[in-house]
Amino acid sequence: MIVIDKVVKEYKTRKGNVIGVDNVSLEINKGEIFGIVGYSGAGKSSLIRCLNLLEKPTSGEITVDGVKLTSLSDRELRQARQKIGMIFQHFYLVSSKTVFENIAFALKAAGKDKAQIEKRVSELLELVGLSDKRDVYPAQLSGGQKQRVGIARALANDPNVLLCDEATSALDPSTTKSILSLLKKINKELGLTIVLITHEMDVVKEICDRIAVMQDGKIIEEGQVYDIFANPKQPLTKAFINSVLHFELPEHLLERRQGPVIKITFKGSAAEEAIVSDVLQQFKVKGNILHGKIEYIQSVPLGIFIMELNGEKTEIEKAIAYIIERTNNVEVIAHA
Ligand SMILES: Nc1ncnc2c1ncn2[C@@H]1O[C@H](COP(=O)(O)OP(=O)(O)OP(=O)(O)O)[C@@H](O)[C@H]1O
Repeated sequence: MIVIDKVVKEYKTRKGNVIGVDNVSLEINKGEIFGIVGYSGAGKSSLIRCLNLLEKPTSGEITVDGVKLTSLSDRELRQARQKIGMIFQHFYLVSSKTVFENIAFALKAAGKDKAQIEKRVSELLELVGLSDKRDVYPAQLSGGQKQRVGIARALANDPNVLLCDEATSALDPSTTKSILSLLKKINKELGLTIVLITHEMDVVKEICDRIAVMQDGKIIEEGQVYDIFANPKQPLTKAFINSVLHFELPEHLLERRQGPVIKITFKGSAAEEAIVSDVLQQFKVKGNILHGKIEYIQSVPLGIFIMELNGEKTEIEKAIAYIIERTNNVEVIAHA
């Protein structure tokens, strides 16, 4: 659906060249919600803006729905862009125009007549739940309602792809949730491919199928959201996951331990099995639970337990081997 092939985006500044995107290759499948995560300055905006050529890549190719955007003329690109909608953190609505006119603008630009515009705008307002706000001005809307207008405008010309540039970063948590469920609904009902960039792991946890983590212009890790949460590999990814799962233990708690401290991750149905109590029954070890909870990543359970094991060294080794066999996911976070 979207193929990003060795894309580099370099900015020329008075102080020299700055790399925004550093040789990124990525494939995004049709109908998926794909998240690009990273801290400020990682290159997320540069990359997402390359996808519809708002930023022209310095080198590399972008192909959307079989069309190589990087090879199109300006006129062809304008045409192709109608099939790639985009929404923004700060909405960018025209304040002197009503909700209707803001959405109609995208249709007028695509050459639709009055009757077509009237019909389409009504459908879109219905879809985003704003039929009663048709004739009001943006200043009279809440942030969430403004973003709904942004979404309606982005969908006006039936795009196949929706790009979301920090679309919920200016919204409070409950409004964020309602916008994310609207995005999920349009992804399901319209089969739209959604690419979003965010620095919020909560957003990713809520709606993304797959994610890529960016740092210094590069993709450092990529995979299914569940797998990334269950088994993050890079330190930055681990930090992102910890920021939402809150699994940091105070240092002093680890210092006072006598036995090894292990972190067990239970995936899917394993989260609901009594593995910890089985271990304590079968081996001569004592378990001191320091932390534990079950998170649900899009309804699939992910259990994380941190515990200290005390007992004979060989019994502890056998107990750990047993947990590895049952869960395949144990990390010793502090040695005895
Ligand atoms: N127009 C520009 N001119 C010069 N440098 C730029 C420009 N846009 C981005 N950069 C630089 O490219 C790098 C990546 O920036 P980018 O905005 O893509 O990151 P980001 O992850 O989206 O961060 P943020 O969320 O803060 O926007 C940064 O070093 C930034 O300073």
